Amino acid sequence: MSHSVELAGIGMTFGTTRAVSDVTFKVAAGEFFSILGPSGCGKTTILRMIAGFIEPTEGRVLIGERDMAGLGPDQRPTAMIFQSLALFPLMSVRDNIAFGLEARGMSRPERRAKADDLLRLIALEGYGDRMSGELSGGQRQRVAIARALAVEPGVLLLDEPLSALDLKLRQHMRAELRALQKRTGVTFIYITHDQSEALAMSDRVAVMSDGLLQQVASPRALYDNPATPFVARFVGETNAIPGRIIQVQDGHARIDTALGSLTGRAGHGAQAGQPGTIYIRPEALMPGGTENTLTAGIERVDFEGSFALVHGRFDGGEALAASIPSTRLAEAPEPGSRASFGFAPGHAVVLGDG
Ligand SMILES: Nc1ncnc2c1ncn2[C@@H]1O[C@H](COP(=O)(O)OP(=O)(O)OP(=O)(O)O)[C@@H](O)[C@H]1O
Repeated sequence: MSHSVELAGIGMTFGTTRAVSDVTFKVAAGEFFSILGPSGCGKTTILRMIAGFIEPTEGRVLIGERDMAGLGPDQRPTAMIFQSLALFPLMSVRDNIAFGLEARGMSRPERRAKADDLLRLIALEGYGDRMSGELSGGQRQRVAIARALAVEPGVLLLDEPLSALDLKLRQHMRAELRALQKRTGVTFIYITHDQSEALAMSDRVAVMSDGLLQQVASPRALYDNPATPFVARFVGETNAIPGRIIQVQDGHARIDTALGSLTGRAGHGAQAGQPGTIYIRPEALMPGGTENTLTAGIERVDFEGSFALVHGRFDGGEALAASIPSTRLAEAPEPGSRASFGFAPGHAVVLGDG
């Protein structure tokens, strides 16, 4: 059975380091929930407080509506998977998966049957007798997950489990993990500093910075409607052009910038007369364009396969990043040239700087 996880105003101070401050959110039972943020923002500390390895200095952790205060990791319905896996290389895959079951008093045939069920679940049927040291990185990762699931946790806590894998395998494992989570219905809380990983897999994402919660939202909402300047810059690439907001009307905001007056959707804190910034996604900038036109000096065009990334500087000095689909590569400007780009107001957002 999967459980909900609620953090109510939790904080953690190590000596003089304030690692986490006043974090509140609720993860629904059966949800794939990610915590995203740069290194040192407090992600691992939150996971360790949920698992019971450390007690918060303030606030409460509730799992399945039950207050976990004073309960150690063994008394909580959670299992944790770490960045560096600790599979036993000279033990068979099946024994690795069944490792935690003996301590729970399960007989040998029961353990074997359970491990075989889990092997089917992770699509490694027939691999039970292999030594785990003979598996590929992605296969080992799946075995580690099966081992964690064997003890039937209500909540699985995953600490950057894909970070040691190469890009192709990481992308493949995203889909695998997502499918596995849906099949089992177990609540997953997944921490990562890789925003594309969080966006691709999660039902919802919590974005953290410096121990503070910035926003909790679906991947799409984070991308389209960032609640803070930090989220606008950290989630996805963006072009950020500062200025003064001059008008907010009908859901749109006009902002005066060093590059002229630009219009985008009015986002959080957009108020006429206040300093603000317009954020435009690279894919929203198109060569040419009639409304919202910006001119830039082109420095580099990086061909990435399905698209090309154009780098340069706007006339005001801000960095330009525009992605041009490969089908329109002929329109990409030449390095060293000057080029104009336009964007639709609906594809940019204006936030207050406060
Ligand atoms: N046991 C500890 N003692 C003292 N300070 C700690 C301890 N654990 C974490 N910190 C500090 O708390 C802050 C948050 O650390 P945490 O490991 O939670 O960050 P993170 O977001 O998981 O980073 P990373 O992605 O690098 O793992 C950091 O400043 C870290 O140095």
